[in-house]
Amino acid sequence: MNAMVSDTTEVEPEDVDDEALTFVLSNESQGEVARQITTAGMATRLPRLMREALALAWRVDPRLVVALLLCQLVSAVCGAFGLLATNSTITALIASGHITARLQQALPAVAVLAGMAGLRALLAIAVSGLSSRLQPAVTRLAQYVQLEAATTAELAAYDHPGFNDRWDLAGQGAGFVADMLGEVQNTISSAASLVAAAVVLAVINPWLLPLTLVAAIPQAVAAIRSARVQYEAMLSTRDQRRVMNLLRWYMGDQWQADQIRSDTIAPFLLGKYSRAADDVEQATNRAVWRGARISLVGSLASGMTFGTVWAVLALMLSAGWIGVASAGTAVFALQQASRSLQGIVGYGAAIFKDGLYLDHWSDFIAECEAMRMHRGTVAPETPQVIAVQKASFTYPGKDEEILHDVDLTIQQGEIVALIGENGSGKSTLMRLLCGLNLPSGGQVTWDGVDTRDMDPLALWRQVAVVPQKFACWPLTVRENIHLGQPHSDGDDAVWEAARATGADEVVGSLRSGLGTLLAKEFWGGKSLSAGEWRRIAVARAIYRKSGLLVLDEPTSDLDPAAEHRIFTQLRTSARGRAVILVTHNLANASVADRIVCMKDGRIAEAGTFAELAEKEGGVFSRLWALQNDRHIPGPRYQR
Ligand SMILES: Nc1ncnc2c1ncn2[C@@H]1O[C@H](COP(=O)(O)OP(=O)(O)OP(=O)(O)O)[C@@H](O)[C@H]1O
Repeated sequence: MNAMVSDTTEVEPEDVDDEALTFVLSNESQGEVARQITTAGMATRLPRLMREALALAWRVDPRLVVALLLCQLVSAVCGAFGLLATNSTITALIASGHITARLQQALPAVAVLAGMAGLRALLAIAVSGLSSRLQPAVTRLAQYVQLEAATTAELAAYDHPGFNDRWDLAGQGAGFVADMLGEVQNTISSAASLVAAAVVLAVINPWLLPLTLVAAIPQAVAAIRSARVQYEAMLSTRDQRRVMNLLRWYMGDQWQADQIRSDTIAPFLLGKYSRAADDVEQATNRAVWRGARISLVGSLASGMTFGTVWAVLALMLSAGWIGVASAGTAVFALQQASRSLQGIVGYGAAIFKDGLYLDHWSDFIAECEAMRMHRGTVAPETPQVIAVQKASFTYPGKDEEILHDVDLTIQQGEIVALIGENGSGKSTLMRLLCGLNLPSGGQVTWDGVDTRDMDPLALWRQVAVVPQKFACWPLTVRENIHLGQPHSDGDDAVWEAARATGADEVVGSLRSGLGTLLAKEFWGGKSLSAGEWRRIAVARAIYRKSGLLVLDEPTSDLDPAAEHRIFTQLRTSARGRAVILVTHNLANASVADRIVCMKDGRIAEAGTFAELAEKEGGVFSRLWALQNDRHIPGPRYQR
């Protein structure tokens, strides 16, 4: 056996006490929400949730909401008239006299009964049609509001712990809005129907109404307890379900697909997935059994309480407190009241459950709202001087300051290279220069104006950035370069930018030239290699008529020819703008007029390439020496 190869016998991964994935959701404790699932808690939360769902629907189309509510109201009134007509029908039918005469007498009431039933059926169709129009529109609005809230928040919002998780949950919440609206509408319909039955019961005998309400209590309590059990199970398995989602995403994504195979990591990941799924399954099963037991007890108790109401009704009839016709009508009214109460409790519990998701949505919107960009209104021109003065920066939710007292000035037409070890703060400083983040202390100014006082969109129109991880939009090549902001000279400027980076060679080989869709193959597009994408991304920055061009490792995926082309073009690109080049390839920094070296969030030194390379004990000279510590090897392989 080769002595250099260590023992590779596979063992089971140890169950060490490492950190586990945890998901930071909102500030509000989810346990606190679960505790609110009590009858009193529901009584206060339910109206608020219903108001929120209706408010969203109102924003979509107030006329539709009014029409829906009117339909429910008219339907309830029809129900009440129907019940009263039942009373008249029974009275006519049990009166003394010949059956034909009695039938004739009952005819008008029967006609009212049939008319009301027909009208209610028509109204139900209208309600269903109106809801079908309203529900998708409400989902669309909720999703739009979420997208708008996220894109108009400060970039720093994304650095808040758990932001992405809350984004996901808010998306799920937006998906539940339509369901909730349906449930709200059914609750209102049940409530209207209950009111109609209650009015009739109160007319027959005032005691019947409170009795019916009391009879519904066991069922209501059981429904609330069951909702609580389900929600607690959902909470207790929340992290496991998120782990499952995450693993599903990682295992299905093309980016990792090759490594899943070459690293033979699939069994390990599948094991993690199965363990999380087992936990979820066990907790869900326990909740299902507990829920079933609660429902069974609730149904038994409810059977007994409603049985008591029927017994009271029979007693009233035998004691002569109510007539036969009224007793018959009361039977119908009681059935309607009981169905309506069941509806209110059932739909109310569903609103409560879906409302927990809607809360994720509204919390997220509120969080973004609190982080909305409230800056000034100054629209900058192409800057002559960009200055960083005593700037410091701390990421939200973190204690550690990342940048400390940074001072830096960049002139128009100047190329400044930012270099430094990993984590020294180069990308963070770059984001402050662009106004993507605002400094926690000190200031960044463009021609003397603080970036805090500028209109952010106007500022970013003056900025072109190629970040390390740039976006590969599923758009055509042309759109990927002009980003939906084409210049008036059409494709000429697009081609010019493409030529500056070698993207023109990529476009030349594509089936529809600039019009080729750059999306993954399974979306019907053309997949590009990493380096080909990089050429497009740099071309898009050169295309922008910006006063500040920022290139963060712009050539990391490029072959030497493409890299050479970009760097020889950079001086031309720098005309009339300031250029920041963030790079670890120190040879490329030679293109810069000035090199700024960062260390531990501070500017350690600055100067020309020659000055820094020769500086004894300097950061740059040390890194430069390390980067050049390679020799072209002679033959090494010996038999
Ligand atoms: N979104 C973030 N939230 C919290 N901390 C962050 C975030 N982004 C970066 N950091 C931290 O800030 C420090 C500086 O990161 P930055 O990306 O600016 O370094 P860099 O010099 O560009 O590194 P590299 O050369 O590796 O790209 C790092 O310690 C990093 O952990």
